[in-house]
Amino acid sequence: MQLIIENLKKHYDKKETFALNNINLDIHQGEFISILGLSGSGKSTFIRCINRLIDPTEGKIYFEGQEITKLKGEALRLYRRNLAMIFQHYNLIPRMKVLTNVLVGRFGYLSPLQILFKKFPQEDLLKAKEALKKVGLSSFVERPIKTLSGGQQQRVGIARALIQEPKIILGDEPVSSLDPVTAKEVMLLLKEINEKEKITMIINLHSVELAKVFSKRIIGLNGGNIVFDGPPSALDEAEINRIYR
Ligand SMILES: Nc1ncnc2c1ncn2[C@@H]1O[C@H](COP(=O)(O)OP(=O)(O)OP(=O)(O)O)[C@@H](O)[C@H]1O
Repeated sequence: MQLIIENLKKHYDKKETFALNNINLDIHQGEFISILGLSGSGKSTFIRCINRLIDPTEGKIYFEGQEITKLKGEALRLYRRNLAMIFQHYNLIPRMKVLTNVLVGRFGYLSPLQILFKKFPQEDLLKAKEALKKVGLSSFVERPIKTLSGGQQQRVGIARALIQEPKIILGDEPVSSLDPVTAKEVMLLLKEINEKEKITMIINLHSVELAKVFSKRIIGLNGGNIVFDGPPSALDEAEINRIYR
């Protein structure tokens, strides 16, 4: 099992309300999982607990057998190399060119001095160009980010994730800022990467349709609880209502 999540709970303050309440999940390498739920149901909290951007209040997360819930310092840094994030608003550096933005994905492998002086090894430059080829942006290497469309920017975000050589890609609503056609293209790209490279995808989505078309497993959250966990074929009208009630 790649990820085991046991009795995971998160509350942000001293109040009783839990953003996540007793989450138990087993996730295999290579799964494509969409997380659905109303705004505030705990989707972002869930993926931020996995990459330890936030600390769970209770419970344990195991990655490839190692408990990662309490990792600190270097051990946490090494764990985080396994997980790449893609974001709703891409989180790119607009004034920098595409290639430099992709190379940010190698920061977890470089020394502070290499990062400060942008001394990227030749091998990393090749990796960045290869990643841009995979996302269909070979001719955009030198373009400043701010001259790209939203869909193109998200492809740069995906290339940045790929050169990190992650085992899991976590997406926090990666297609919510895109038009429906571009959103489908980006989801298709993620599906192709998932199938070819066996990178696990855990993607927060606001679209039931996209979740059904592109993922193999859907997890529905409501009020921090899992109210659905199954294949798209099992997500009928009644189950959708349980998620969005
Ligand atoms: N930093 C924080 N401090 C306090 N409460 C928070 C914080 N982040 C999230 N919450 C609360 O935790 C709950 C879950 O929020 P979360 O952002 O995980 O939901 P979400 O499903 O990702 O929502 P959205 O779809 O709007 O992004 C909400 O009630 C939210 O108000």
